[in-house]
Amino acid sequence: MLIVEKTEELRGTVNAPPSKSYTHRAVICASLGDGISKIVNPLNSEDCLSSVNGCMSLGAMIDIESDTWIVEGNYNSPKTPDNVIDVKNSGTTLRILTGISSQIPKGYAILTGDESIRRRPMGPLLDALNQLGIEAFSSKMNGTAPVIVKGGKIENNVVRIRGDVSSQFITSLMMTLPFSQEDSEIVLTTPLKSAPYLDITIDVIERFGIKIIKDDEKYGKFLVYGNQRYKSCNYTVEGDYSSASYIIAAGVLINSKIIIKNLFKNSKQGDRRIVDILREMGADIKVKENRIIVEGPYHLEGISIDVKDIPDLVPTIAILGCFARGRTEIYNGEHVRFKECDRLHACAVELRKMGGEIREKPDGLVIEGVGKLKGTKLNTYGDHRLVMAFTVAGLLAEGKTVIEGEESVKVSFPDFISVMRSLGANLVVK
Ligand SMILES: O=C(O)C1=C[C@@H](OP(=O)(O)O)[C@@H](O)[C@H](O)C1
Ligand SMILES: C=C(OP(=O)(O)O)C(=O)O
Repeated sequence: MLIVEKTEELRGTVNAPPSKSYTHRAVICASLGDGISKIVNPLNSEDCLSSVNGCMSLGAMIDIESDTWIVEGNYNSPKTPDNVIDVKNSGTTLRILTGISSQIPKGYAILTGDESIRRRPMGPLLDALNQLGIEAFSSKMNGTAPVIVKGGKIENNVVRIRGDVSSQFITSLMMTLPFSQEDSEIVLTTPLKSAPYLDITIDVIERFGIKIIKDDEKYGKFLVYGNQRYKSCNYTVEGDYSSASYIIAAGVLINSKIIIKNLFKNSKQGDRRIVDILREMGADIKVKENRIIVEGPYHLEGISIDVKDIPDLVPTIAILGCFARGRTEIYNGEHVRFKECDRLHACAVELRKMGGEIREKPDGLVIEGVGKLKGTKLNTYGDHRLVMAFTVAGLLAEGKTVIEGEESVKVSFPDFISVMRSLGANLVVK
């Protein structure tokens, strides 16, 4: 367990950890590539290593060195895995590799993961693959993993899929359809959530030689050219705004001077919005070309926040709301319930234990700023983002906060505790 105590000051310069979303995509594209790729500054976290393992099962050779991964691709010919692919806790790996597995030459690929992953939705992606003539189904016939995918040729060239459950389904189709002989169209039947992640997908696959056209600005339709080949490429991963959001939030609420390096002003990451959200709440965060400077504390004002495109920021925003003056409203976040756990419910239940005033709505949270929280024991439901967000709450709370399940930070930010301690946070692992 992690013991968090009130912290009066945070100071120092740190590197943002490498982006999880970019690392997944870069290693998967490199694994399909036609030669050797180098991934520089990859995120060595458990989720990204799930993608590494899955890609190796599909025939890539990957040499893991601490700050570079050397990948020899399978030359656009994924092989039939020898064993089931265990993605552990990684939704991104499960979704993308389910699509890619349809391109094995014979037999079946079976993908599964931990208890949380086996509850997360897969139905719309399985249905989309079925529309393309691919046999793909849930072993329990309930739209969740384990999923079984038969290698086969893509036969149709229009696929219709809802956009409001997970953008990762669309990413998976975007990365799989280049294998089709024909050009394909992906048509969304409901408005897209988490749209910036598709821009990240397009950004990375283009670097590996794959072309996709966004047919309209509203993300309603995508054209994927057929008969394309992934090329090898050397790729450097930028820093992660979602992971940095915990450091930024702590810096804004506590007396601080923190410089976070390797975060780029023009990043395509949707979670870059944390800076604008905080500015709107009253904090003056400095954004340079490749780093962010936070000098707290600030008095924050509650605001209304549409989280349609930024689901991973919800736990961070929930904490900020508790310390802001007035009401903070989070809306358009139905999809936040389909993550490692139901994050809307978990934030409401756990922050109430600290004295927070939070009401759960079907699509979000209404948080009345109480200005202070009290330390207590918190459950994190095996969810890395809850550990990190609750740590920020604990740094401000009166008395000791005991966070259970802190080991889940290895999923996305393995050095979280040491980075926070290097800034002066009072954290002890027991
Ligand atoms: O594609 C990605 O890298 C991700 C997409 C988002 O999921 P959804 O598209 O399911 O909202 C996000 O929550 C997840 O952490 C990473
Ligand atoms: C939801 C997340 O990731 P994934 O979907 O890859 O499990 C996350 O990192 O918050």
